[in-house]
Amino acid sequence: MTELTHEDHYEEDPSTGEMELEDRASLRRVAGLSTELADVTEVEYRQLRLERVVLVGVWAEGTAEQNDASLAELARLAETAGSEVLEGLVQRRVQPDPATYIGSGKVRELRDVVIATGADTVICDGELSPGQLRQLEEKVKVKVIDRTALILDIFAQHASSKEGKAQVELAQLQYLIPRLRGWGASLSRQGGGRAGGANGGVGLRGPGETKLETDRRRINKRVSKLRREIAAMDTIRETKRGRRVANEVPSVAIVGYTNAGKSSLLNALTGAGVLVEDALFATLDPTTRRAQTADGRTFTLTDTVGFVRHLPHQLVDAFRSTLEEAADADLLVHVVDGADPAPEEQVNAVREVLAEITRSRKDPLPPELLVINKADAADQVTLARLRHQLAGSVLVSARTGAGIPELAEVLADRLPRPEMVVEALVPYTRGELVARAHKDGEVLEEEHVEDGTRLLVRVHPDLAAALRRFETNSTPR
Ligand SMILES: Nc1nc2c(ncn2[C@@H]2O[C@H](COP(=O)(O)OP(=O)(O)OP(=O)(O)O)[C@@H](O)[C@H]2O)c(=O)[nH]1
Ligand SMILES: [Mg+2]
Repeated sequence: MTELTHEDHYEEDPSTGEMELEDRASLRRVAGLSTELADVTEVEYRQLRLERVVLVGVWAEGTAEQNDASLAELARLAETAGSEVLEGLVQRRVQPDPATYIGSGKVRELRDVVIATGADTVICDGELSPGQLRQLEEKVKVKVIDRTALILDIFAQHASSKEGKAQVELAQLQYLIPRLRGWGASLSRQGGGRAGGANGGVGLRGPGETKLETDRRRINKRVSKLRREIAAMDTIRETKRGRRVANEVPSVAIVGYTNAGKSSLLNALTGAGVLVEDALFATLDPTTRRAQTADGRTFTLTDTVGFVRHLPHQLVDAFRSTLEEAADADLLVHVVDGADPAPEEQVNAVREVLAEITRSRKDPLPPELLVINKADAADQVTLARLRHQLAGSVLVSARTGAGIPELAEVLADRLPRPEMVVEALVPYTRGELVARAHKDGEVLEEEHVEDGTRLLVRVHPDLAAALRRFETNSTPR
């Protein structure tokens, strides 16, 4: 029977510890309080402290169910960002309107809904061009944002480590830069004597042309600085990782769609108290825990940022180093929410993001172990279909613990094993070597004899070297 036991916290910086659930919820509430804006970058993002929102989608492809699911997910994202969803509208169109995303008739209807519900923000289910955002905003006369900005906003609210914050800010600035240009164009038209003057409505009361130039320069400077900082933090991570590799501790990365139950699974496997929340993107900072198999082999388990359909590419870029850490693991545990209406789409979305990360790398992705979670809540038909489609997957419930021992066994089995088998007689004065053999190797036989401990052990070369002088027999296998 294989059992994973929770050891100590591993390479945790206490200052980057995860925020308590309560703190985070309260953070969401107070987010609406806005102070004097110190920086143009804050203009865009403070205003995203959304309150009452109307959602709008364009149904250009896919089935009705898929489109409903997409809008339902947008609603969950909006709620995660702290807003109240009042209404959702979808327009069936061959493609989004190049000027206003939805067609002009629908824009009028949207305006009516906004007035009737008292909404202060419209969220579009896609990535809009700067021009679309501006024109739609002019017509509905409330703040309009897109899915990308919404996701960036959630990440900004959740990031707690220094690195996470820097990554999110970089992504936000990259999103902002082209939109700044959009404002610039609109402002110069206004400068050219068009009616309306400076009153372009919410979001258009941007800085003047000169200020815009300074802002752009300032933003570019900030982008370079963030890039440098992130690169430096990346080096630290590399060093840590290097240490782990040198110790030859196998690593497992838990990846999956947001809210699939990755953190719950980490907790179920190790007993760690990682934040679990019924919210999207509860986890932004990867957490690593040390765990052990029943036969005493140590490995690390890392919880990662969740993925989502259309994850903004700015975020993929900014989180690349974090995500690459997952790509460097010995094994990927891909968690799928079996209770979701369309788990296969989640699987595809996750694989797309993984593919995007690996495109620029020469190493292929580590082997993947699919884990279907929430077995307790999923319906039997879906589960039967999934098990059939996702061959080799393991079915668990992180909540009830069902299937966890079996998963632990599969994990232990799939972890890379030390490659040397050594037989040694270790004197009792060198007890630390026996301890190391248990911790880093796989003890096949152990016997206490008069002169010491006789070991038959599977170990990595460095430990094999340490055992060499006590060796009685050795074979590489
Ligand atoms: N019914 C049921 N709910 C579960 C199970 N595992 C997790 N959940 C719930 O699913 C929600 C999300 O769980 P998390 O562990 O935070 O999911 P995550 O994948 O880490 O999510 P993010 O970090 O936000 O991407 C929480 O409300 C959990 O209680 C399960 O096996 N069964
Ligand atoms: Mg999580």
